Amino acid sequence: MKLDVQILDERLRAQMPAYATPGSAGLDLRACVDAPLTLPPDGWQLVPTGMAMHLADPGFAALILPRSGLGHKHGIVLGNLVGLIDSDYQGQLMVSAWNRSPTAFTIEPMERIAQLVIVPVVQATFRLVDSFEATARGASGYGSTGLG
Ligand SMILES: O=c1ccn([C@H]2C[C@H](O)[C@@H](COP(=O)(O)OP(=O)(O)OP(=O)(O)O)O2)c(=O)[nH]1
Ligand SMILES: [Mg+2]
Repeated sequence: MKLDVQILDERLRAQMPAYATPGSAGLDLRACVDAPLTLPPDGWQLVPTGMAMHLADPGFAALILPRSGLGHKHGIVLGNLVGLIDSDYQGQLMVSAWNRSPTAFTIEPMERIAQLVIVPVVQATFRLVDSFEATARGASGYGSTGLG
C-alpha cells in the first residue's frame, strides 16, 4: 500500500524506516534524539521517531512493537506494551521506551528502537441481543479446556 509520510527530522531522510528483508512484517523505527539517552533500570522516556504518517483509511491501524533483540537481550520494551496508531493520527510517531531490566541502557541517536506493523482493522457496530447462539465453549474460559 502507498502511505502518506512526513519526515520531521532531516537525519531520517538518509535512513528511512524500511523493511529489512522482503518478508519483514515490521519497519524499524529510529530514535531521533539529539544525544545518547540513558534509561536507568525501570526508567522510561517518550522517544521521537522523526516521522509522521496518515493512514487515512479506518480499515488500517499501525502497531508499535518492541524489537525482539533489544527486548530480550537488554530489556528495552514499551511503556505501553503496544503502541496503537489510529488511522486519523497525524502527529509524530512516538515510542515509549521502557527499560524493564536491572541494568541501565543507552539509546544512541538514530538507533532502531522499535518496529511498526501495519494491520487491517474492522470497526464493529453493536447489535444488542438478549442471548447468543449456543457454542461448544459457551462462557467457559481461563484454562477450562482439556480438563478431566
Ligand atoms: O506508542 C504510541 C501510542 C500512540 N501514539 C499516538 C498515535 C495514536 O493514534 C495516539 C493516541 O493513542 P491512544 O489512543 O493509544 O492513546 P490515548 O491515551 O487513548 O490518547 P487519546 O485520548 O489521544 O486517544 O497517540 C504514538 O505515537 N505512539
Ligand atoms: Mg485513544
